Amino acid sequence: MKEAEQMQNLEGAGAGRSVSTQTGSVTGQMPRLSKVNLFTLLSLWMELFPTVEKKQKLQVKKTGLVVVKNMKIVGLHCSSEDLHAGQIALIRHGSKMKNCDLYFSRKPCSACLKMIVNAGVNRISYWPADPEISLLTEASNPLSTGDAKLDAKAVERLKSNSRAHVCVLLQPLVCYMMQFVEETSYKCDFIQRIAKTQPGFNSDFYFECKQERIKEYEMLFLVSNEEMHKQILMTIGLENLCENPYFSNLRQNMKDLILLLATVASSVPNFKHFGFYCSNPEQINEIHNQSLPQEIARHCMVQARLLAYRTEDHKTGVGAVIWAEGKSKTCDGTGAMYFIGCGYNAFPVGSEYADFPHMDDKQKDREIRKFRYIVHAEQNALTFRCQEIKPEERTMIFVTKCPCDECVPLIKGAGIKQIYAGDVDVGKKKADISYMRFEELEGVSKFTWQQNPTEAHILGLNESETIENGLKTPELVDEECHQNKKLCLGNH
Ligand SMILES: O=c1ccn([C@H]2C[C@H](O)[C@@H](COP(=O)(O)OP(=O)(O)OP(=O)(O)O)O2)c(=O)[nH]1
Repeated sequence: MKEAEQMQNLEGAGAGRSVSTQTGSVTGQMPRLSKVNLFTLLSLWMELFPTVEKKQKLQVKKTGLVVVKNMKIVGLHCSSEDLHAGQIALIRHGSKMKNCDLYFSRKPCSACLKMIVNAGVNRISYWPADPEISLLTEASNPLSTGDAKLDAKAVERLKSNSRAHVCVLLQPLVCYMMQFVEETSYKCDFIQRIAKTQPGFNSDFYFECKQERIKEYEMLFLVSNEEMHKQILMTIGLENLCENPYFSNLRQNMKDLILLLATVASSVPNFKHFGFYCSNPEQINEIHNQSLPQEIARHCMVQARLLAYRTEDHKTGVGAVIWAEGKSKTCDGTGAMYFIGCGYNAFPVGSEYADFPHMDDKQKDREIRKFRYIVHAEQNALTFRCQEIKPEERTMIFVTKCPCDECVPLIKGAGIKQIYAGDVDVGKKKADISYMRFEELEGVSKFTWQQNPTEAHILGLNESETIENGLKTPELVDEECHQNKKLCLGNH
């Protein structure tokens, strides 16, 4: 089969939902990220997982991997110093990988592929740039031994003799998707919290940060020289994609996804003293030691933000991801952390678009409001988790908005120890949904996006202007953020 044909549309296979919710343009709803693109983006993002390990060997590129079973994510991995992503997946999932779909941020090497194929996986999709055993590094090394090319050949041989479908799955973004992601990323709670609490903050910071990310990710995930890219595609068996219009389409799809990733990544930025901190000053010292490094917390929150673009709620997209930290370091590039589950807010599995009401609480008739039907992001993450939550381990949930009163007891009851979240809705009581219990919640550590309270203290913020978590004039901030947080298309 031609590789160009392999960039098929898989949405129908996985979404279990009517088409109208996919496109946005048909019904005027917000656009939605396809599952294939979500998995691909998460694999790229896993390649960027902040690791404390020493650099990888030059020729072997760090690789991100998403393991999917029945269209549900069951593993998020990245290479470690000693092991490739595919090897790690094999160690962690073993024969449970049978019939799984794997999404790699680079074409895996033969050492990984032979084991994965042997485990009976269903499909292996990879990002079509420089493979795991770098051809780019080899091309620029005059002393090269030709091993990368040899490996690429072996991979092709394994591919053609295997039952698994080894292919490139990239889909063009649906209409308005990029605009929507740009708008909602800038207006998301995290950026708006900074904008409203930092007198000197202007949008330039956000856009500069985004430009930097785009450059950085293009360097990493795109082969800048088109001829070189074509050569790589030829070597890895994608010669059918080297002709136009396939080649230019492929590069455009890749650029769009990189731009989307950079945009979402910039929405949880490394800005001054902002991060996920404990709101209760009495607990700061006690809890501080147990909190995650900020860059890891930000990384997981970006995963949750990506998931939110799969929402089925017309207005408010929410994403949640659960990670645990084991007692000792695992073989994964994520250190002791391992993936438990993830989700986004959506109507019950298997329902069709018109089965349930979609209205919000502005609708007078309470019977046709969405709230009694939509399953929350945290609820889906808990329901479809692939690992048990162990009471002796530190399990944490990352949610793009404050967990509501329905979800708070579920999170606590499930044995989750830490919540990383936005707090824009905290203390709000709406007609059908309330956010009162989060503040009162005890026995679970809460880390919300704010300026480091210790730094705020050192910087000498006026006491009368601060609340306990170090934020200024909360009423104004909350109201404006509330206005901005909606995932609606606005004037598109
Ligand atoms: O912990 C939570 C809380 C809410 N949601 C989802 C459920 C629902 O799909 C949406 C509700 O969001 P919100 O409270 O913002 O209500 P809204 O009616 O969408 O917006 P508004 O703030 O204008 O009332 O968010 C979650 O997934 N997890």
